[in-house]
Amino acid sequence: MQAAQTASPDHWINQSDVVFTAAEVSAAIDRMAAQLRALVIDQPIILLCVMRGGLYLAGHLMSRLALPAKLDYLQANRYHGTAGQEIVWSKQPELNLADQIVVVVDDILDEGITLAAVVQHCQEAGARRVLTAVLTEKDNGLQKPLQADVIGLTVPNRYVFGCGMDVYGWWRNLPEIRALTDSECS
Ligand SMILES: O=P(O)(O)OC[C@H]1O[C@H](OP(=O)(O)OP(=O)(O)O)[C@H](O)[C@@H]1O
Ligand SMILES: Nc1nc2[nH]cnc2c(=O)[nH]1
Repeated sequence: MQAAQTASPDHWINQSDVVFTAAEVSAAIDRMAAQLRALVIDQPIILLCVMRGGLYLAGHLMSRLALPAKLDYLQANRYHGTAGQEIVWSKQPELNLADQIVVVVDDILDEGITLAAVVQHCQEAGARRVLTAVLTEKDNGLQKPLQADVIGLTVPNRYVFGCGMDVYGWWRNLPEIRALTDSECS
């Protein structure tokens, strides 16, 4: 295998296959918007995007929500050092979340560590209600610290990219979801 960091963007396309087409992703986002509207019923929300992966879903969801909404974002990443579950915050939300309905938007629920930390942050900031919406959940058989309220698509237990999710920084902009072949994941 080519060194991952220096591989060309096309390498990742050649070493992957489509798990959901652009049309399937778009239909899933339509369903997510309808589910969120039913959960919130015309109340104002703060849409809280978990950067960077949540950007694609947040952008596509926003136009479909037809709710009074403010937008904010945060960045909280898994620290893959010794601790394993530590989250490093590089950007906290700016809006006051106290007494608000917050809808946290992210691209993928894998082990659930990131989303659980973000939800806890919103609760500690005094949010009245915290809802979570993820474009994908990974079918990895793990016991997760939380379930998302709204899930777009279930992806296989492989490394996936596209629709906000990257592979070595590339292809967050892809309108379909692809998964790396097993030989590229080792
Ligand atoms: O469920 P978990 O196992 O916690 O993993 C899911 C998180 O991992 C990815 O973020 P990453 O830290 O790679 O940053 P990114 O959004 O910039 O891609 C993804 O966007 C989720 O936030
Ligand atoms: N891009 C990407 N990010 C992840 N974060 C946790 N799991 C994944 C994955 O499969 N793909």
